[in-house]
Amino acid sequence: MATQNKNLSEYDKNTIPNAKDFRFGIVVSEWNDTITEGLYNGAFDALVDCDVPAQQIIRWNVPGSFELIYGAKKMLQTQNVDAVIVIGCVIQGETKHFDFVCEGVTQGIKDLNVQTDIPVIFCVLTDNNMQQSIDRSGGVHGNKGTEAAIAAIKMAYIRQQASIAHAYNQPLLTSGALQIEDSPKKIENE
Ligand SMILES: Nc1c(NC[C@H](O)[C@H](O)[C@H](O)CO)[nH]c(=O)[nH]c1=O
Ligand SMILES: CC(=O)[C@@H](O)COP(=O)(O)O
Repeated sequence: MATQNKNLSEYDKNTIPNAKDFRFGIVVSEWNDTITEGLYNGAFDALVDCDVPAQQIIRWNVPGSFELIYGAKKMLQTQNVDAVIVIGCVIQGETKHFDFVCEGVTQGIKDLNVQTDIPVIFCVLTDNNMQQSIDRSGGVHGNKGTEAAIAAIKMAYIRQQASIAHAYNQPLLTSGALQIEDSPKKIENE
């Protein structure tokens, strides 16, 4: 099991870019809300711990994980954000509905990452039972919301640096940093 080798809440602030100027959207599913609230708290707390001002974090709720796709799309279209995190918890029931919801959300969020310029981070638990969800939203395996927040910061930084590199015709270092000495100011969202 992948999480046996990695606690989802662990991160090294020395490896995380400066996030104080970034704005984040978080779209939260209301299905299994005891779990999704725990995931949201993990994400929010991690962003603030990485110096993102609380007023730069926008939260929207949607009914279920399938609606995360539309909610994220409208967040991208209407809000000035540098990354979006979608938070959901899908738990296997008696029927194949689980399979279709999980596949649909996965493909929908993938499509948004392909079709738009803003990174959308996939913080959707797809578990066999509630205990697995508890374990991954602040339990023994940590909090996937924390992991998603760190991923959102890193992807927002890559987007920012790629935009600057494009503007200055400069290659990016593997770390995502520019190769020019005086890193130019952040390119405002086009
Ligand atoms: N069973 C779960 C759902 N089902 C609801 C769908 O996500 C969707 O809201 C509905 O089909 C209407 O479009 N959603 C979850 O997030 N988690 C579940 O376990
Ligand atoms: C993912 C779902 O929608 C599922 O939990 C609903 O439960 P069931 O398959 O028993 O209808």
